[in-house]
Amino acid sequence: MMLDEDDDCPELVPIDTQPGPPVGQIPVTIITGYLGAGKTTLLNYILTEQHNKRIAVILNEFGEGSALEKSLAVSQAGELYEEWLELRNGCLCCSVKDNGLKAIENLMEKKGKFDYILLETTGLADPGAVASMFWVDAELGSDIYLDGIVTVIDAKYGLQQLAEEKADGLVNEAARQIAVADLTIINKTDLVTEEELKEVKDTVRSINGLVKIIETQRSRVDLSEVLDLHSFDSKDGANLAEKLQLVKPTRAHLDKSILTVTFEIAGDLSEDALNAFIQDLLWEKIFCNKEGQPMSVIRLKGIVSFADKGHQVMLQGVHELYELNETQQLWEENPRINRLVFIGRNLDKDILQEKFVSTVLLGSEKN
Ligand SMILES: Nc1nc2c(ncn2[C@@H]2O[C@H](COP(=O)(O)OP(=O)(O)OP(=O)(O)O)[C@@H](O)[C@H]2O)c(=O)[nH]1
Ligand SMILES: [Zn+2]
Repeated sequence: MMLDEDDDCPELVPIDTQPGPPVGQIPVTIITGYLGAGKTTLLNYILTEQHNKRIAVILNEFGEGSALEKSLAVSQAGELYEEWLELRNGCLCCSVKDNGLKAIENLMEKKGKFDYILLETTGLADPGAVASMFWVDAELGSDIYLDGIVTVIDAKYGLQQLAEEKADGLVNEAARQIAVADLTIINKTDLVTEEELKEVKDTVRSINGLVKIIETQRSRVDLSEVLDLHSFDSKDGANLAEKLQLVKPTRAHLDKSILTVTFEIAGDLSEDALNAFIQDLLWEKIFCNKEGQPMSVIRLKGIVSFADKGHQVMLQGVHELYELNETQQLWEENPRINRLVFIGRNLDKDILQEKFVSTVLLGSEKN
């Protein structure tokens, strides 16, 4: 895990080269989505479904209504603390005000009582920032791992929310939530026509060329589609390689600025040069598009080849953090093709690819 030193200066941790999902750690899935999209409905549904997991759910909720919200309590000093509610099926639930990290820390003291954590963010949260907190919080890092980011979208109001103009330089939160997602759930399909639904789908796809899209009413999903996605670990090395081949670059659609860019380059890369390239892109933000606007990456994925490694290496990035992990997948006789997918703002494929080839690829002019 690597981190921009400009932030709170947490310790830099060496890149983890263990293949496969973390052993003995508890998965966390972040449930995000714009105000009222159906996040709490999804969590309530998951809590009441039949499954063999003991799930701990952290709700970000202030509204009235759900009985689950009673777990939110205010101490005499006025600060909020959470109380865990144990449900009949063995699940745990609590409701919090902030980003939920504290609640997870408290929850970890109840280790053994649950085996999965679902965290709802507020509708306006930047899930990328929440996700990256798990990577930096060393204390939590050994106990939990981020399994995936699920974004719930309102089929009826989603397009309107995506079209909301933000002040200069700010990204529309709804678009950012889609950009960072591993899975999107287009909910409230009962409220729209086929054509309206298709437009929402096309728009989601135009922002994120990688994401899986499912449609629901009342957030009723097959649990296996939401849990254990392994979006960030290298267990899925082979799957990711296949998936990346299918990614189509997208064209700016509603939110004019966020889109997906992808390219394939055959050959081996210099590991140092790749780190420098990613850091220039994510931290220094020195790359600009043809209009001179700085490129800003929200999500990054890739499979890359290093000359001295027989295994494929997976690249994962969210926000300003990224990881390179060796997968269990050998290149063997497969041609060594680096595949990269960038989701973000002001991205220009030609400029990115040119820079990548001239600085990161071994055997090109500079190397
Ligand atoms: N018609 C319709 N209404 C739905 C559906 N799913 C959820 N709702 C309603 O939409 C409202 C908002 O749902 P929530 O689950 O609270 O949404 P949320 O994303 O948690 O909302 P916030 O936490 O306030 O951002 C509730 O009144 C739900 O009953 C659906 O598929 N169709
Ligand atoms: Zn909610």
